[in-house]
Parts: sequence; structure tokens; C-alpha cells
Amino acid sequence: MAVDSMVRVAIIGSTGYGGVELIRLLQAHPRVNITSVISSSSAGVPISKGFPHLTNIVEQDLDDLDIEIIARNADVVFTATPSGVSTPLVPKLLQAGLKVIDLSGDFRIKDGEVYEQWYKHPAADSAYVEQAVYGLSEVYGDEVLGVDFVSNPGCFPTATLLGLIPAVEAGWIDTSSIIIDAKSGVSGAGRGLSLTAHYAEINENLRAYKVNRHQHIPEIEQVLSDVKGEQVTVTFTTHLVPMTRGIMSTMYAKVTGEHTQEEFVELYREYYKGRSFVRVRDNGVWPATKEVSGSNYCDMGFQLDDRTGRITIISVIDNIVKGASGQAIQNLNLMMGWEENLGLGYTPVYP
Ligand SMILES: NC(=O)C1=CN([C@@H]2O[C@H](COP(=O)(O)OP(=O)(O)OC[C@H]3O[C@@H](n4cnc5c(N)ncnc54)[C@H](OP(=O)(O)O)[C@@H]3O)[C@@H](O)[C@H]2O)C=CC1
Ligand SMILES: CC(=O)N[C@@H](CCC(=O)OP(=O)(O)O)C(=O)O
Repeated sequence: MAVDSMVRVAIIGSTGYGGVELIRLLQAHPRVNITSVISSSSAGVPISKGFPHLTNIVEQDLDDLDIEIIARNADVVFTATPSGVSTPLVPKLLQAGLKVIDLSGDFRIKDGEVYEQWYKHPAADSAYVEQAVYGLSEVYGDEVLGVDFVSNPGCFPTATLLGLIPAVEAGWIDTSSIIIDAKSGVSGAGRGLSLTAHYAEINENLRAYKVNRHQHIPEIEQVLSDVKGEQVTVTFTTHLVPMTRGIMSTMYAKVTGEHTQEEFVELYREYYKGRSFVRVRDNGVWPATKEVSGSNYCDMGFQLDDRTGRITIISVIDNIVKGASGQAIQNLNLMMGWEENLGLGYTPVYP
């Protein structure tokens, strides 16, 4: 570690949405020095040239991806790299003595065959998958303290799992009845160009995609099965919404036993007691994506339908903050034994 107790951080994938958001958040973090912003395609160029909003804030040049140099200049590396890229990269960083927080899906799924079935490319070395601690901070935060490698959760799983886990753990919902209807802003697809993210294709449009085929299904099922202690399967449908940031996950499940809506609110408030980033709304108040935009909050609300016996749980996050870079920094804080909200006290941008 650096002598002055500041942690030296390098970011790989600095020119993507997750990487640029890490820079925005970390440049204001009181215990972090960003020593290197790395690009595999634009090394040598000042980052503010491609991202003028960073002018006079971060004026570093983008560095090459050279693991020896990174290991000399950094203590912790964030890999904000696409799935498939992290698979061979992360083991090399760990072998070089670095701590790693990986934002991709490559180390989240513990069963390699399941990973390959959903991600359609080879799974990572199982020893590293085993080593990775799944960093859903409010649930597994205690396991993150002092470890070298955190696999940061996916954006949809973050909103969805935070919304379901307390009820599943308490046995208050029938897990065979869970249906998840999730919507994301376009930044969730990353900065690369694609036809679906093209303005004329997404503006004034609403599109379902990867129905029953989304790579976040096995991640959600893995965690819910772990919590429940038996296999849980879910129906999960994602939609692309014409907005830049934000995820709303709307979850439906049959309630088991006699529980009122007020009791659900109380159950969740108790579960997340002391965890400042989860805000459980008052009875009958539902959250909207703008109410968390630019922040690390996950807000949720409930509505019980007495006619059907189903509970509707609505959970919102900013996909790039709590769904990626913000939670990754929360995990850095937990890894280092700092307050989990250090450097993350952003009030949502409203309107
Ligand atoms: N966007 C979101 O809301 C979320 C994203 N994630 C995950 O986080 C990761 C980053 O996502 P996001 O920032 O949106 O993606 P982007 O596509 O916006 O950026 C990814 C970056 O990775 C770098 N990269 C590409 N290929 C390589 C390579 N071979 N070696 C090193 N670097 C490479 C590129 O930068 P350069 O060319 O400069 O090297 C690129 O800018 C992904 O795995 C994504 O699935 C997770 C949760 C939410
Ligand atoms: C809007 C949109 O396209 N979102 C992406 C989120 C991808 C992602 O974050 O991928 P991993 O978590 O698996 O790394 C998607 O639905 O595939």
C-alpha cells in the first residue's frame, strides 16, 4: 500500500461507461488516488480529449494495458471490461499481486457449464471463479472484508435480488411463483454502437429483448437458490426503455401465509437496517428511476393485492452507479474495512 494510506487505483476499460463512471466517482473519493486510466485502444491520448466533461478534473493520459506497470503503480484494479475479456485478464492481475474488482459477468456464475450455456463463450478458470466473492454489498458485504478479488454483481441482478432476498429468506413468498419484469435505460448496453441503441430505433420505442435467454437469469437463480437452500427458478423479461440511465425491476410473487403490506415494509426495513443505500419507501409509495439517478441508492416499494394474494415489489437503481461502478466502489470500501458509503454520498440528480 502507499505510505500515505491512500489506495492507488487503476481502471481498465476507462473509455467505457462503467470506466468513466468509476473515474467520476473515484476522483472525489477521500482515500483513493487514481494512478492509471487504461485503454486497450487509445493509449497516449489525454482522457479529457475523448471525455471533455473531465477537463481540469482528470487530465491524465490513457495508459497501455501493461500488467507489470500496473502492478508497480497500483494496489487495486477495477476491470470494467466486456465479458470474455475479464476471463483471461483477471487471473494475470491477481498473479501480479493486485487486488481486483471485476465488473463483468465472467466470475459470477460458480458452475462453468451454466456460464457457458448462458454467456456462449468459455468459462474462466474454476480456481478463480471459486476465489471470487460475489459483491452484492448489502447481502454478502461481510465476506468482502480483506479479500483480493470481488466479482461485482450485474445491474439487473442488483435491483432484483435486493428486492427479493428478504422475502425469500423469511419464507414469505412462494419462490416457484416469481415473475420479474425489468426495464433498463440504454447505457446498460455499454458505449459500443449497435442498431438497437441507435436513436431512431430506441426513441419513442419500448422493446423486450433476450426473453427467457438473458445472461442474468442464472445469476439471479444462483443467489436465490443459495438464500432459499433449494433450487429456485424465475421468469425474467428485460425491456429497453428510451432513457439514458436507470433500471426498474418489477417483481411479482404469491405470498405464503398471512402477511400485510405494512409487515412487508417492516421486514425489509429490518433486513436493511444500517445499510444506507437501500431505502424502503413508506407503505404504498413506489419509487421511480429519477429518484436514484446518479446515486448509489436502491429504492423499493410494495403493493399487496388481496384479490390475487400476490405481492408486487418495485425496485429501482441507476444501472451505472449501484448497478456497476458505485457498487464496485462500495465493495472497495468493504474490502478495505472502510465505511461502505465513503466517497459515495451522492444525492440523486433531480429532475
Ligand atoms: N453499463 C452498465 O450499466 C453495466 C455494465 N456492466 C458490465 O461492466 C463491464 C463494462 O461495461 P460498460 O462500461 O458498459 O461497457 P463499454 O462497452 O461501455 O466499455 C467497455 C470498455 O472495455 C474496453 N475493452 C474492450 N475490449 C478490451 C480488451 N480486449 N482489453 C481491455 N479493454 C478492453 C474498451 O475500452 P478501450 O477500447 O479503451 O480499451 C471499452 O471502452 C461489462 O462487462 C458490462 O457487462 C455491469 C453492470 C452494468
Ligand atoms: C440494456 C442492456 O442491454 N443491458 C445489458 C446489461 C449487460 C451487462 O451488464 O452485462 P453483465 O452484467 O452480464 O456483464 C443486457 O441486458 O445484456
